[in-house]
Amino acid sequence: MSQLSGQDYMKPSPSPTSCSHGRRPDRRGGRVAPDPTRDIAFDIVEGVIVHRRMLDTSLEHSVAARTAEPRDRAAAHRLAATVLRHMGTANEILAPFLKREPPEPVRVVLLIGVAQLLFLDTPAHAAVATSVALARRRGLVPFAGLVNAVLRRVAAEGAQALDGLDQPRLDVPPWLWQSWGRLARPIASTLGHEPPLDLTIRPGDAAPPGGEVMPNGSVRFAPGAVRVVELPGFAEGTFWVQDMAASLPARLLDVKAGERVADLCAAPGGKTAQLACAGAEVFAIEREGRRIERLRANLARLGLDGVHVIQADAAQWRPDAPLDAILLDAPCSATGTIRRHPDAMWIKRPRDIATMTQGQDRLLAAARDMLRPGGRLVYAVCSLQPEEGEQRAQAAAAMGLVPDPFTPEELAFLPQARTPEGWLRTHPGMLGAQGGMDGFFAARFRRA
Ligand SMILES: C[S@@+](CC[C@H](N)C(=O)[O-])C[C@H]1O[C@@H](n2cnc3c(N)ncnc32)[C@H](O)[C@@H]1O
Repeated sequence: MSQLSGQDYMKPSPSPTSCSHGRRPDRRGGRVAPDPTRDIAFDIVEGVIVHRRMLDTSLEHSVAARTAEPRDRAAAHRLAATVLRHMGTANEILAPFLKREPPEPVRVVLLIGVAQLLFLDTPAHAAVATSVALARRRGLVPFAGLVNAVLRRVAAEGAQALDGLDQPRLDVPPWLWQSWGRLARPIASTLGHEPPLDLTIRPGDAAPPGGEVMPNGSVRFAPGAVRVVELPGFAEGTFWVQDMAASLPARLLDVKAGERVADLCAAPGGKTAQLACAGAEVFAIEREGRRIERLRANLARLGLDGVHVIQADAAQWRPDAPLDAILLDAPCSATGTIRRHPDAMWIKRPRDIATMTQGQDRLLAAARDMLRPGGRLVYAVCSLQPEEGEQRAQAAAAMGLVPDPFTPEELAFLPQARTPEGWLRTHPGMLGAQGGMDGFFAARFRRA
């Protein structure tokens, strides 16, 4: 991996670092105790930043995760997500202690150490010792001393160094920050925290106790406060998990009982469920086989057996008669959900956005052709990127779809989300004191 020794990477310390509880690394290079949480976290973070794989895919690739207890997998997921949420800041903290760029796996170990020292409640001695052990298990024995020395310095000096850093700015890749314009700081200021859990309650059913009712009717629980499957009503299908912002596009389609409606990109089915609960005859179109399974299972739990679930490419599929209304929740960069999926920030590139917009335009044109004259379309994306939101609404109008702006009355519960054009734009800083919400864009049209 390198002809240099670990010491060649470390800047000399101005004074010997004292860390009274820091254990000396095991210099024998012998067996170290298993630690599935950190092994899996290493696989995830390496998968994201080295191989540019999404967090969930990296977790699937992790050999250590295959035999791990669910508790260890969950802890690893949380540790890896913490690294990814604070990665810019953690790299800035490490910079003064490193003379040269360490090999990527060593940086991953250091980042996991910094996350535990500065952003989780791990005692310093445990964060340092487990990181040194992780380096050894990963075949990085020559770097164990470097990991020990650097993390001991972070333990001693890191918290103070944090005070001087613009963390929101550091923790967002510059191209994304720029793309968000004046919303960049309000958005980025929320990204250091886990988001809350929102439930949509099936009409007529009681909400599980203990949640906060949000202005749109979603019921919110603090991060980590409850386990969804243990909440009363889960098995009976009285609610489903759906961020409050994600519940708005289907609501704004305003379907009536008996209308024929398509949900063109349906899985896992939160919006399909809303349309079906409103009494519409729903055609749920989904291209991916595995996601169809999930969609079916979710609808079955909610007792919504009347939905027509169809595996097809929505750009090709056509109904046998024109539709009254369509929800197009188009595939997108998903930058609106980076509170839940911080990996996306480090995987997406500007060119991915251009690829997505081409697919969005194909789906918009297909949706237009499926509607009866006067039929309604809500186009939505869980994206913060104007190319996928505002600019696609302009593209839809250029395709002959007639804008049908959301009225102030329809958005009276969240007036700040209504744009001057009458579109919906939410972002994680909105209702920030109550836990914020995902970033969504939605616009409504009619077929002429
Ligand atoms: C943003 S997610 C939809 C979320 C869903 N509407 C909900 O609320 O639960 C996009 C979905 O569209 C599916 N998809 C992507 N391209 C598609 C296409 N051309 N036709 C049908 N489904 C597609 C993806 O597999 C994915 O499940």
